Amino acid sequence: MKQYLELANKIITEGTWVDNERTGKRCLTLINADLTYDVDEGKFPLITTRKSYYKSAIAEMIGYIRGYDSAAQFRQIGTKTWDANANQNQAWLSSPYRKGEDDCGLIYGKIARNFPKPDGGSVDLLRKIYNDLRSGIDDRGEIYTFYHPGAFHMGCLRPCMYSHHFSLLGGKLYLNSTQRSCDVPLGLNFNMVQVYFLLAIMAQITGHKPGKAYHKIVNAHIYEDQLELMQNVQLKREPFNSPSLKINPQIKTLEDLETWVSVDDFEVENYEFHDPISYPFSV
Ligand SMILES: Nc1nc(=O)c2c([nH]1)NC[C@@H]1CN(c3ccc(C(=O)N[C@@H](CCC(=O)O)C(=O)O)cc3)CN21
Ligand SMILES: O=c1ccn([C@H]2C[C@H](O)[C@@H](COP(=O)(O)O)O2)c(=O)[nH]1
Repeated sequence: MKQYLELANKIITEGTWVDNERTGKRCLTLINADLTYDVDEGKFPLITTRKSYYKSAIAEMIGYIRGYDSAAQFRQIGTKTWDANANQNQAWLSSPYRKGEDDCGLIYGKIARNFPKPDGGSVDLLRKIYNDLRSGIDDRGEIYTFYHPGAFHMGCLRPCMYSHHFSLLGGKLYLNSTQRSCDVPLGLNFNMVQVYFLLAIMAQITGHKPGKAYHKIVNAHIYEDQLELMQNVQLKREPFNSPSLKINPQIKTLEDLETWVSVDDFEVENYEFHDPISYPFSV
């Protein structure tokens, strides 16, 4: 939590204004940030200086695990976060690859669960990692990547948090997640939850204790229309202690995650937070 506030503060004090062509807005931008989450200590990195909708963030990650490609599927499991990118992004609306209302195209898990091989066929990256980790194998390449530049024109948005690299060491499971572009007021609020969740749930279904999760961000930014709220509202508030995330212990396999699991299998305990803040969203 403190790390989040320090990053937001650093962007404001040291950031550089950059014009962004895709959104038509300016962003106060900083290159390089490293956040660490103590999954081993159960410290859930949920923002407390405003109300955070962690279930929506978890739903998004469940959709990436399942390989969803439609905003309707994401809505059905509890998040509206893909509505705007699927249905309001001009470049995507005029793409011949868009299959109609709510289609997101080749995004995130849709590509990674069926990653095309240059010599034909495809690989299910998550299944391979899951099978390895369950057998105690870390081949130094347990990487769930969504990054396929050859498919960018077939999806509504390039992946932002695009790589999750798992490692086994001393009986514990670790995660290094990498993000190329980060909307600190809106997206990061979700991404911190997602990195923690992904390590905690993968540890649970592969039978390992979780260690730390390391989150690398390259381009961290605040959009011009979010700056006032961040600077004069959110950063003026005192954070509360981190809550904890309770995960249904009945979730035991990848198949469970792919089939019956819902956001109701996840609850936070001891979550104290300040009033919600509605940050503007840029499509
Ligand atoms: N400009 C931009 N920022 C993002 O963070 C972002 C994108 N685009 N496009 C793809 C996804 C979609 N994400 C989103 C989209 C919306 C919210 C959002 O509106 N959050 C609100 C309310 C959430 C709710 O009620 O469930 C919030 O206050 O956090 C957050 C992340 C993250 N990503
Ligand atoms: O998980 C996510 C997804 C998206 N974002 C933000 C980062 C940027 O503000 C936009 C994506 O725009 P690009 O032009 O493709 O970089 O969405 C995020 O923070 N987290």
